Amino acid sequence: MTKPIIALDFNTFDEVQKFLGQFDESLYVKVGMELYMLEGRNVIKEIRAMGHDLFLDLKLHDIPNTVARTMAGLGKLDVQMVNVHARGGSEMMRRANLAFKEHNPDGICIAVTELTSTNENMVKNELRSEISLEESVLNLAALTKQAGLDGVVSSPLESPLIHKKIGENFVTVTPGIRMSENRNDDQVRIVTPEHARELGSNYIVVGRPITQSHNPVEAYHHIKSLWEGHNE
Ligand SMILES: O=c1ccn([C@@H]2O[C@H](COP(=O)(O)O)[C@@H](O)[C@H]2O)c(=O)[nH]1
Repeated sequence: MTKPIIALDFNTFDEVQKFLGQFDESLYVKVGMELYMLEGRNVIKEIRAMGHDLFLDLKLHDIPNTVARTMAGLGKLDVQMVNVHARGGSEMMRRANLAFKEHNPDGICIAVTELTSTNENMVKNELRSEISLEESVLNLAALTKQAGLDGVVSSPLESPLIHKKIGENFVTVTPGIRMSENRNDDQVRIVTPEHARELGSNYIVVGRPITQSHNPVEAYHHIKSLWEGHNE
């Protein structure tokens, strides 16, 4: 069972150090655009030097050449996972994956399908999609697979369909994790940790329910035990 990935959505490395300093075990953490843009590559090196596994969640989305060259640079960072937006298209994804793996052959490269903050109404009326949200997730997941990537970011709600249609070994990395006592915040397609396990997600990503908790270590262990099925 993979560890829950903790989203380190902080502004400064100081805050990250204070947060991680509360734990006496190695974690799987996620650095997103907020921390990376404000603190840069050094924060990645520091967190890796502390012994934590790292998902660098920059959701790259640009023309193929720009993304491939950026991915080559990210490949030189010793991280476990990176991602792009599937809407960048198959050529962008194919080149991103190859460029990353040239430097980091064991790393996982995935693509974001529909964000977990997206709902059916947005897909239909804002993005003017002719297909449903679920069909769009599946379409983007199929494109991601064809481009040679390892898996996708989706809501856990879509994990069963992705595994059934695309393949059991195709990885689903799933944010949008909330327990009944948590606020939804800006998340829409939410699921509890135990439901995510039942739905077959390979990884869960959890931010505010842990980082904003009055006791982050306790919150992490509670979520981890629900995810691993120890509380039943
Ligand atoms: O579809 C997506 C893709 C990425 N995320 C990221 O996951 C975390 C979730 O944080 P919470 O505080 O648990 O909501 C955050 O870093 C997002 O950028 C996502 O939520 N949905």
